[in-house]
Amino acid sequence: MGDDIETPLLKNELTETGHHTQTYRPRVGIIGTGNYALALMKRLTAVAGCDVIIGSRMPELRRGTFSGIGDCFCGVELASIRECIRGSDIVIIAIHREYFSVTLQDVAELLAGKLVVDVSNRETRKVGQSNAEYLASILPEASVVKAFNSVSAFAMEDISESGSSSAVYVAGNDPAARQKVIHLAHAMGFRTVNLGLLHSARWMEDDLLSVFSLWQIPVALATGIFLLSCLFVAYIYFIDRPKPAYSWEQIFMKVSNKPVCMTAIAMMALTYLPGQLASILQIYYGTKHRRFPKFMDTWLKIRKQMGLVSFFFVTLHAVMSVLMISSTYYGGWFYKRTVTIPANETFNTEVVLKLSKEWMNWRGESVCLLGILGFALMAVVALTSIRSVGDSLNWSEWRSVQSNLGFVVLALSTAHVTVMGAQGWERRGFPKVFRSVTFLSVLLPYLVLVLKIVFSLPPLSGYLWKIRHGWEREGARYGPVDKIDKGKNGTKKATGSSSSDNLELEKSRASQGSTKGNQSGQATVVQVEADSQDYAGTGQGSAQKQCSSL
Ligand SMILES: NC(=O)C1=CN([C@@H]2O[C@H](COP(=O)(O)OP(=O)(O)OC[C@H]3O[C@@H](n4cnc5c(N)ncnc54)[C@H](OP(=O)(O)O)[C@@H]3O)[C@@H](O)[C@H]2O)C=CC1
Ligand SMILES: [Fe+3]
Repeated sequence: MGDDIETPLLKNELTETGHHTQTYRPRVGIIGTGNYALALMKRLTAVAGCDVIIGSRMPELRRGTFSGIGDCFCGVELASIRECIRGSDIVIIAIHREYFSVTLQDVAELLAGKLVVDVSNRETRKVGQSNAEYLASILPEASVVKAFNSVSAFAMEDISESGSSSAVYVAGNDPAARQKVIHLAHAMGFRTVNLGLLHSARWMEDDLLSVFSLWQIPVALATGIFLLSCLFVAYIYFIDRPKPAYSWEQIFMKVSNKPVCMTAIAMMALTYLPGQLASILQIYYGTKHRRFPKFMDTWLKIRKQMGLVSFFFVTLHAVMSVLMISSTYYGGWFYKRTVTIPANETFNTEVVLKLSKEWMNWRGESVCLLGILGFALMAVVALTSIRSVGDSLNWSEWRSVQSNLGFVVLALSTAHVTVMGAQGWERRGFPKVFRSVTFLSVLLPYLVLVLKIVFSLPPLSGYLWKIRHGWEREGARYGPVDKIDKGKNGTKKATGSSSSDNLELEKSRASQGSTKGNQSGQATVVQVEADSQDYAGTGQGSAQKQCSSL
């Protein structure tokens, strides 16, 4: 957390045991009397033990809102904005951005030299200036620090452990001011992440506007694959035949289970494919110090979500299949019992009826076993993607589960589909085999598995190991050096997947995180390829490496 600066407002206190402790108890002014101001006030008084002055444009009118609060929360005062600023060491601006200028311009001179905390969020993403930078432009003489914006009013008020679990990100140009806010946040019961300069406020504000950002591509991809599979299944079973293969009544389960299965296994293969593509690129580049193309960076980063989307489809497929297991739905899995009815007066020939028995044959049993094993192990992989579960494993244990066990799951699932469909593939022959659901489903998984085997065996395994430990081939392909463009507004914009500012941010986030997750708890890659810590490139690659492999 960097800056080790003495904080003048640390107060020496004598504990019951006679020891001196240092507590940070500044007098905090809060401008605004809304939900967030109220929540901040409660935590500041109840947890941090600070004296609080609430500053309102209309203190008299707001007295009703705060009536009784003074009794429950000692040390709370309601005053005018001017009195609030004069009487406090730190001023928190708990008003909306639109009112910064109108409300604060008259008191700008009073705020000169003060530590001002901006907690505001924005409604929509904007390029350029953050709210905090805007506030700093209105109050050029104040030390503006951005903090607390990621904590909701609800969590701020909730002084239990769960309310205090959010991280408070802190950014500000003045290290001493930043450090004071960090102390204050600690005193309020939060853990903090020091994001450095005020410029980071752009990310702090933007990040909260992203809704399921890492899930968008996996969900869209799975939906696309599912729809295409539906079209394919509809074509081969209903359109391209003189008579449909199934009645319309089987559309709900028997038929729709096929695209579900295709989507599940395709997503599983796509989760592990980028790891193999990364190996190909590293061999081609002959160095690990080259940034991957942007799409690869993104793909590597969303593997956890891809894996979990696949798990959703696998679960769906498992439940649907189990409900349908019967000799009627899966005829090929069960023994055929032949019953011979002897000739009689009505029929003068023997009639042979083929009836299904309840016992499964080896195909049925092995398909089920492979499916059950794959599903159960995939559940283990998915479980360890939950941060609290993953945190109970050390790095190598976690990596083994996510990578090695993940590949075992892919192999079991591929075997499950292969055993299920192989007989049919033989019967159809080339090129009709391409009309088989099972055959098409296993093409991509086989490619991924073959690549995995090839890269795990000598000589390529050794070659990759060397590259990932820093060795570089003579004449390695470093690629174009990242250009730094001057954006229209004069800000620097890197042409690669991130700017250096983001890099600083990512690094900071990663370094503040647990061993396997970053602070936002999002970018942790679950289905991590064994070698993901080596997916380094320069720039964002390194940050990506940290985020995805930590
Ligand atoms: N609510 C939440 O969960 C969170 C809110 N925030 C941020 O905290 C800030 C405050 O949010 P919140 O408390 O919910 O908002 P509210 O609308 O509940 O309160 C805003 C307060 O701003 C004060 N104010 C000062 N000047 C003006 C003005 N010109 N016009 C209108 N009101 C003014 C008002 O107090 P008075 O009339 O007494 O002067 C009012 O009570 C926002 O920037 C928000 O983004 C951040 C994280 C979470
Ligand atoms: Fe299946």
